[in-house]
Amino acid sequence: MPSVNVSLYLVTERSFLPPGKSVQDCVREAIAGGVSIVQLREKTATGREFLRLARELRDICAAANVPFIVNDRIDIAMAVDADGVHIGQEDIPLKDARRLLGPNKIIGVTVKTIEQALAAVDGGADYIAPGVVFPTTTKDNAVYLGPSGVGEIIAKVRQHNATIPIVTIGGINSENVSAMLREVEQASGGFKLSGVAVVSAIMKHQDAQLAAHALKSCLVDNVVNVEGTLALANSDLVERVVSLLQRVREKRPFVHSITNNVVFEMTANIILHLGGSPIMAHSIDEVEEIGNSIDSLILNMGTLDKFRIASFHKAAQKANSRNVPITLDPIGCGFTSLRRQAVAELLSSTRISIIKGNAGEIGFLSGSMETSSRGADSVGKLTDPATVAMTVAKKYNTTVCITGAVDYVSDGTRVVRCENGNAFLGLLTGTGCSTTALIASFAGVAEGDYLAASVAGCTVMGVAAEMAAVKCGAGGEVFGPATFRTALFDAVYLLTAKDVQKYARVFCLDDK
Ligand SMILES: Nc1ncnc2c1ncn2[C@@H]1O[C@H](COP(=O)(O)OP(=O)(O)OP(=O)(O)O)[C@@H](O)[C@H]1O
Ligand SMILES: Cc1ncsc1CCO
Repeated sequence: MPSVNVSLYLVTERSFLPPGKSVQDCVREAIAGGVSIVQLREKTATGREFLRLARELRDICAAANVPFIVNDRIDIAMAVDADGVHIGQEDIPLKDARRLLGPNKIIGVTVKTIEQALAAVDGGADYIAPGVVFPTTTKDNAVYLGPSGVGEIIAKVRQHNATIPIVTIGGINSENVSAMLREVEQASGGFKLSGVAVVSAIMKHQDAQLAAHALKSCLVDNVVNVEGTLALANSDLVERVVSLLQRVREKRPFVHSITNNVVFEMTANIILHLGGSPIMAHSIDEVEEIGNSIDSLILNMGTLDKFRIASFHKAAQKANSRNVPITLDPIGCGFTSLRRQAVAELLSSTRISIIKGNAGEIGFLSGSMETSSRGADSVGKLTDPATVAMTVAKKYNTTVCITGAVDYVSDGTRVVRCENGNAFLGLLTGTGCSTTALIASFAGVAEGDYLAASVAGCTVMGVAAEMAAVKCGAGGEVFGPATFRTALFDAVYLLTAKDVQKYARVFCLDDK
């Protein structure tokens, strides 16, 4: 079982929700705000209600690549194929839970004493939760440990096991979290918690995304992600995105798209709204001439035919001769023989700066059998997208971006994980092509730093989507994918450096 990221752990409690708000919406927003793991806790629901809710939350979490845990009910966890369960000292014992769930599911255990903590570690728990740290309304009669009690447990556990994630719970909110984390670290002799679990601090908020984000920003430097990386956005990368955004708006890069018929208008507008200057043209009779003055070229294989392929080659030759960056969107490149042949020829005869595809497309280029394409859509899941991105980047000597609920960018040496986004993006055709258009606009001003350009494209799309999604729900103006699209394009236009600094979640995976 890979180490689980418990840095910001949401435990649900429906009674805290503001009137009219669903737990599903709250969880979606909380994930957009940076929650890294979600636990469904239901004390009053019938078995059937519990099951239905578990199934819905599992899907929401799976779409965002966030582990979904069920409190106490192993039967429900098994029925919905949750990522794991969380058990307390009065629930089914760890040994039995493990026997039922097998080795590949996450089991977390609440512990109140050092003895219970060590027993859980020895018994094979995937994380432990010493608590409660402060008095809380969700657990009326719980004895609270205080930061010093939690720190003592951490100290003993770390002598015994260096890596098991340790997360604490109980009355934590954005006001007390920073001081609590420091006190725990002091009391443990210098060991940091791996994360904090919260209930009301997110559930009771009208804007769960902002509540989660506020908590997450308090974790920076105070929480260790046991995978070895700090649980914080890489600030150098965020600043690079900010400076690329400013440069696009100052320099207005001229971006030539040879793209598909579905996204013509969308592509031109997203480039314009970001601050670039678009030209949409695919006739073989003019692409070379257009190439004299462009700053960036997009080759998008969406609606492919022999004429477009010929134009790709002519435009690419010109771009290569002027060192103009080319961004390739190899839509459905494994789907038909026309596409397979076209992508192979392009990659062997031209220098492509960036390849941006979904898991099906980049999986095909890597030779993976885990994914495939159904037309423009991706089917299946890559178990290790970071390594696939790196492999394809090395293979074609380029920068690769794999989009999905989480995006991965690699230049063959480094891998960056871009976490921003919203599930609405998956419901709107052409958002991948729009991300490509953003990336290409940034590439036009990036002076060769195509890793940063790709991270900027993914991050701008993701942050804009999160800002647009805030307008969903009661009193909002986003009702579905169509109104979301309008809000998304406005959000790209309105996006400020401050928004990027506040919301960007980009992580350099140094150990890759
Ligand atoms: N479930 C999701 N949650 C958050 N963001 C998402 C989700 N699905 C996609 N995205 C984002 O949406 C954008 C498009 O990614 P996607 O992988 O859907 O591209 P695509 O399949 O090439 O799209 P298309 O072919 O429709 O243009 C990316 O910026 C990605 O980060
Ligand atoms: C749906 C579709 N088919 C070819 S291109 C395209 C748009 C998204 O890539």
